[in-house]
Amino acid sequence: MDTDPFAAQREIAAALDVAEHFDIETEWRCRVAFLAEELQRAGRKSLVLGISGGVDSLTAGRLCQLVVAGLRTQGYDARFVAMRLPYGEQRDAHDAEAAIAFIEPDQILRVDIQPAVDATLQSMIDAGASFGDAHAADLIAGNVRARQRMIVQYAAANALHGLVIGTDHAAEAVMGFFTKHGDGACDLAPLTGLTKRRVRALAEHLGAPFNLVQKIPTADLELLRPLHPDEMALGVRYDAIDDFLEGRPVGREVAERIVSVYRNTEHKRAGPRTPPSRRVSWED
Ligand SMILES: Nc1ncnc2c1ncn2[C@@H]1O[C@H](COP(=O)(O)OP(=O)(O)OC[C@H]2O[C@@H]([n+]3cccc(C(=O)O)c3)[C@H](O)[C@@H]2O)[C@@H](O)[C@H]1O
Ligand SMILES: Nc1ncnc2c1ncn2[C@@H]1O[C@H](COP(=O)(O)OP(=O)(O)OP(=O)(O)O)[C@@H](O)[C@H]1O
Ligand SMILES: [Mg+2]
Repeated sequence: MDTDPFAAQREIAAALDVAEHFDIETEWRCRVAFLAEELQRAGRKSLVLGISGGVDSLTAGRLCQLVVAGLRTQGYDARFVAMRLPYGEQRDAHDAEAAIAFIEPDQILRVDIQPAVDATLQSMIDAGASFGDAHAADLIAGNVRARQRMIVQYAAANALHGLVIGTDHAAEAVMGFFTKHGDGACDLAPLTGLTKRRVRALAEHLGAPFNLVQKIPTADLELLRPLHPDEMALGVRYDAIDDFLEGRPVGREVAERIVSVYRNTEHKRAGPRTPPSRRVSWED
């Protein structure tokens, strides 16, 4: 328990790689260079990412397309594969289509995750598993949806000699607001260290449509609360999270909530915990 939540502000911002100063030109160039270098270093040929209609995948997706187009002009064969991964009918499908139109990906793969998710949950129910009340069951099913998207993206990366892109950034990371091994799983995370307003600034800089840049963020994983805004689920506004991470003044209550959630979700940002080391010297 942190007695002074403000004392942790700098430590957390540094741990999540949030830059003190933000220069948009430097930022997007550095992230494009990162993706290009990593793809070549891995010797892989494609970048794979689910496009939801939200600003995070809009931004990361456009960066990916710019990267592969640039690599091709240098003679490196690479392409970007945008995946549409609705669970049945997606309510804001028009935004996802508008995002795809803006990104202009080399390839679009559409996969309905509903049959696989429903079959998984039904098999568990048939096996005698129970998921609690309707709300608890809906949250668990939501994580299965996020993980099914991960499965499909990794299968595509296997098939297309690719790497899976993640859209996690500092404002989600600090709150542990992602599904462990679901949307949290990826090979490259180009938005790392960005606050939500900086992601939006990047999208705007890339020329994305205003309505998509300003779209209300939603994980949209719960069937009982379709398009439920992240800020309602988090209980904190992104502006406040961003202020905290950028070292600006925030209220004590907000700082206490962020620090406490950050501490409690440490396991989501780390690898699996392992037994204490029993390493012996191999030289004896
Ligand atoms: N102390 C600990 N040390 C090591 N592991 C620990 C642990 N506590 C739980 N765990 C493990 O972690 C699991 C809980 O983590 P997890 O399965 O992720 O589940 P959880 O964190 O409960 O739920 C995911 C949250 O992220 C939100 N989300 C998900 C996906 C996308 C977005 C978005 O912004 O788009 C948001 C979603 O709405 C929900 O609020 C536990 O079931 C357990 O397996
Ligand atoms: N319906 C979907 N189709 C394809 N990919 C999806 C879908 N829903 C979620 N994803 C993937 O999961 C990631 C995490 O979702 P998240 O909601 O955090 O990001 P976003 O939708 O891109 O932006 P925002 O957080 O502003 O809603 C997305 O960036 C995207 O890659
Ligand atoms: Mg979203």
